[in-house]
Amino acid sequence: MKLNECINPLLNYKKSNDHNPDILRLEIDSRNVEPNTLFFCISGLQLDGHKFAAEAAKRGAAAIVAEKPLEVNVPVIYVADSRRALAIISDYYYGQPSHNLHLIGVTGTNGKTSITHIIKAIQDDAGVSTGLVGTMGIRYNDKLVPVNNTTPESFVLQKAFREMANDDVASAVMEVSSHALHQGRVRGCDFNIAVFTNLTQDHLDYHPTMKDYLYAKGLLFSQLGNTYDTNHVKAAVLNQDDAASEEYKHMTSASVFTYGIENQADFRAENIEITSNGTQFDLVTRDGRFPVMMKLIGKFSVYNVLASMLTCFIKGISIDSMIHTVQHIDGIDGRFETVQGGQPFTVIVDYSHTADSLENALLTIKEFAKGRVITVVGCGGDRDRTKRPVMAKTAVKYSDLTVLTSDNPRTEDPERILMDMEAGVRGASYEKIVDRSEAINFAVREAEDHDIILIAGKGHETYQIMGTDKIDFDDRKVAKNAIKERLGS
Ligand SMILES: CC(=O)N[C@H]1[C@@H](OP(=O)(O)OP(=O)(O)OC[C@H]2O[C@@H](n3ccc(=O)[nH]c3=O)[C@H](O)[C@@H]2O)O[C@H](CO)[C@@H](O)[C@@H]1O[C@H](C)C(=O)N[C@@H](C)C(=O)N[C@H](CCC(=O)O)C(=O)O
Ligand SMILES: Nc1ncnc2c1ncn2[C@@H]1O[C@H](COP(=O)(O)OP(=O)(O)OP(=O)(O)O)[C@@H](O)[C@H]1O
Ligand SMILES: N[C@H](CCC[C@H](N)C(=O)O)C(=O)O
Ligand SMILES: [Mg+2]
Repeated sequence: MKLNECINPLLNYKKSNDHNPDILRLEIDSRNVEPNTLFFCISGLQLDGHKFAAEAAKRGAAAIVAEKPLEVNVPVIYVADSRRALAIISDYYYGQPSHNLHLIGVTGTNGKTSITHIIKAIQDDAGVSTGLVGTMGIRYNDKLVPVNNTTPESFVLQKAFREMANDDVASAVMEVSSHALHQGRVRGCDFNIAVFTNLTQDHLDYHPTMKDYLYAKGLLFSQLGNTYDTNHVKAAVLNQDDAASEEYKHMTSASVFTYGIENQADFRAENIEITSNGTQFDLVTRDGRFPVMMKLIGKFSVYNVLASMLTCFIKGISIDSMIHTVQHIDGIDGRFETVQGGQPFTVIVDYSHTADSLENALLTIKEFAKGRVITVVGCGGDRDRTKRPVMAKTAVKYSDLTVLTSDNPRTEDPERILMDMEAGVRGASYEKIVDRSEAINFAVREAEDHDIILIAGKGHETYQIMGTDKIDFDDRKVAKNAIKERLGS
């Protein structure tokens, strides 16, 4: 595409000269620039992308989009906000692919990955080929593209949508993080259904207050629009048990549907029974009462299933078909995943990296625990510091033995992170073992018959980030080896 064609949808810009080169790719990282790239200078939190304009030009960028004056020998398109321009151009460059997909966005503090996976399973079973974008990568048909962010930058996202649409994918379901909404990574996405899970404390390193965090998530509902046409439904699916939903009702002009357990809702769960093997409940809708039995465990899983079923119901999938799929879902990678090594106690790996998800995981375990509860938990570095003491407190509150350890320390000192955690449990009894592998081994050695060990925070992750190095690390493998050693086999 020619540069002038690329910038056509921008409307408000200034161009430094009238050169009109061919553009073959869009990029925001100078290190990835190749000839014929349109490079966008992003004013970031850590670095100023304008500083890399010269490097981008040297690597062959054909033109640059910038917010500040640049001295380079390629055309520059001056805009007020490069990320906004990136989103608008990406959508146009790839031929507005989200208009060709039934697009579902899921936002909320916890449950996004789980819900997107459940929706994909239900839709695929119902014959609606579904692509997935989220924490575990971009997946469609048999393709898997790894991602750095739960919600990728707009140019990565729109390219993925284009490839999905070209590959006969009918629907895409994606996790939409608050960072992405605030930075406009999903501007230009034509969402049909927006789903809200819940709002609890996280990311207060990025959003100044909980109110800011709430409003960032609200952007998903305000950008839904209100077109009504049977092939182009616009609907908001809200959790009636979370107060933030009241705010989101005011922010959207789309149709509103609700799910819940505590309050009356369009899809409601009653008579919930939780065991270590699964969960059963009655799904109550305007069309009647439907018993659901599933292998997914916990009240939080009931919320996730309700949200997923309601979303697919709006799309026209039958309740019987959905129940059939849900019954057969074995589990979601790293979410309440049990580690089986023939041991006389239970080991569960879960991606609870917020105080709320940790509390939910532990309350779920309490529903069926016959012995002691042992929790191994750490907190990520370069992330919200204020959640650290609360997570430690939550672990100690619900556990008979708590082992505080490291998660992904990133560029922070692991000892310092642990000090932040310990501030929440002064005077309480707990163990502190900085090395995560040692901490897991300790818990496994300590466990007695019928105890339950919860290894929280890293779930599906197969790495640990120390400084800027990513080393191989998988809680499930470490636990399995520890069990092997303990059993002497
Ligand atoms: C806080 C945040 O959202 N950070 C993301 C953001 O960084 P930023 O805008 O501050 O950019 P920066 O690092 O200051 O760099 C500025 C610009 O210089 C460019 N650059 C940099 C170096 C160089 O040599 N050349 C060059 O061109 C960069 O590519 C960038 O365009 O844009 C970067 C480029 O896409 C992302 O990699 C980065 O994600 C980092 C890894 C991150 O930690 N993000 C987390 C907080 C995040 O976004 N998480 C949410 C999920 C959270 C959840 O739901 O739990 C997510 O959606 O992933
Ligand atoms: N509906 C829910 N309510 C509260 N906690 C939940 C819910 N669903 C899952 N969890 C807990 O949160 C953890 C993370 O779940 P999941 O990965 O689905 O969330 P996410 O929103 O995708 O998280 P992330 O922001 O890291 O992408 C799970 O391991 C579980 O402990
Ligand atoms: N999406 C979350 C994941 C946190 C996972 C946890 N293991 C950590 O590294 O803190 C984040 O980027 O904050
Ligand atoms: Mg996720």
